[in-house]
Amino acid sequence: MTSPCVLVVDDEADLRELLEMALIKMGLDVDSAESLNAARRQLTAKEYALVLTDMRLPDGLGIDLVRELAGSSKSTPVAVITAFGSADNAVAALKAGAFDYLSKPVGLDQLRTMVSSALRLGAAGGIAGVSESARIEQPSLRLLGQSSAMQHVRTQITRLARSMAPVAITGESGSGKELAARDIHSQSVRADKPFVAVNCGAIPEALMEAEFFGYRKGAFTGANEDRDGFFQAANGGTLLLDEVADLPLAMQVKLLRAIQERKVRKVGATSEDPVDVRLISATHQNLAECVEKGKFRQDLYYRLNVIELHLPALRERKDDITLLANGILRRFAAPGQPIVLSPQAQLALESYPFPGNVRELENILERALAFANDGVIEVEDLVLKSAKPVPIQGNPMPNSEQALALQVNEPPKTPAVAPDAKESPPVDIQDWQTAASPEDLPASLPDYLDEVERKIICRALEKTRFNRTRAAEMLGISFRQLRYRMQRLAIHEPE
Ligand SMILES: Nc1ncnc2c1ncn2[C@@H]1O[C@H](COP(=O)(O)OP(=O)(O)OP(=O)(O)O)[C@@H](O)[C@H]1O
Repeated sequence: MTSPCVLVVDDEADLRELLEMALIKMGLDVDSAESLNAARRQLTAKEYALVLTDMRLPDGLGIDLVRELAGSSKSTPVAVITAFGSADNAVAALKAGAFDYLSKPVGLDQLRTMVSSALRLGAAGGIAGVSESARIEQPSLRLLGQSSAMQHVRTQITRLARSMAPVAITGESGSGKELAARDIHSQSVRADKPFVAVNCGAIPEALMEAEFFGYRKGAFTGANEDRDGFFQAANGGTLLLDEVADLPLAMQVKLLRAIQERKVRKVGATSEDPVDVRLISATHQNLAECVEKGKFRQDLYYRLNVIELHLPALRERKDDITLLANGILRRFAAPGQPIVLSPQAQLALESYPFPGNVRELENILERALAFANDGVIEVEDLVLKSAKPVPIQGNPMPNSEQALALQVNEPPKTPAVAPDAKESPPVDIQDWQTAASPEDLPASLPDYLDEVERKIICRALEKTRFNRTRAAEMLGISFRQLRYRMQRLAIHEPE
């Protein structure tokens, strides 16, 4: 059996030899070329498992080779070697379709990691001789939807899965960004390694560094043993930075460094450890605007946003609504008890704008199941936004709806009936003065603030009949932030 062959393109004899030796030690065959033109000739004559090219060559730039191969029917992965500190080149190469990049001086460990990934990509099928279209046919594993917009997303995912380039996933809350990230990971050569999703908005700032990079025993009070962070947990795999716009500026600096160096330092450690992590970020915010407002560092934005994947809102792909709804109902239904939508309910869903996207659809259907008779969901069971919310406390209501009343570990002292958010005062501060110290100050500010927060969240949940997507929207926070706050404040939906 012949070994896979790597083409090394570099005009510096020393570096070429170093690379050749390292690759031969890995059991690979190596050809080399000193210029772009020589590389082109060799690529025409032979199939390579990987091309490793320097950026600066006597007759042009390595990135030209990247573009040529990306635009050809060949699917040979190309990695570029960039000069020390030239982050711009690395980003440009990834954008042009490079599989990955290495910075000078080339670390042999990094070289080995990168080459192994590229060769696994070949083994997974498609490096040599398989056409682009054949690879694109590979279905997405989780994202349902047959609309042309979703088909386009799936095509992009399949392409993105074949590179190490950082991907920034944009789209409204609940549109499937995390699912898309999981699909990129599952279709990549990293599929058998961990996928770690981090909600950047849910980690207290003081713990962030330790959570991301881990810590050494004794680094701070309570650090009783060494612990890995998200980067180490995702080593070899993919790290999803969800709600990335919520990262505080101080953490953004540390993250940028980790991405550039591909190394992390545990809190309390003196040395850095290499990590091999593919980064995907997601946000429902406009990150470019956050950069303009000074809330997000431009350099980090630039590093994370190498390739953008946009998830269309559900209302922009109405064709998918019924298919998604049926998929969700199949998931929710008890075995042997199928649940279907009445034709009117189907129509109502198709004309609903879904501000909370697929998550809201899930929410609506989950709730509708409680009201459905004989396995059929009718329009009124959907309780779509235009329908008037039913008052929850203080007014008589049918028994089935009483089940929707809130259950909170420590119920608010006053009935939390909200006639209308616009009319009601934000929070009745008077309530809290009963628990206040003689100086008219709360006995504990954190407890006081928690109670205020609990009251507001409960009010939003009541108004939306416990639809967390809509409640989050009303409160101007993301679904995940609401979920996190509900967990923290022990607010539960009734059984
Ligand atoms: N195309 C789809 N097919 C099937 N399920 C989907 C699809 N898109 C989203 N979902 C489901 O909708 C819910 C929300 O999806 P996901 O968490 O991926 O959204 P998100 O865009 O990351 O949300 P957020 O911005 O709030 O983090 C999940 O339960 C997911 O399974």
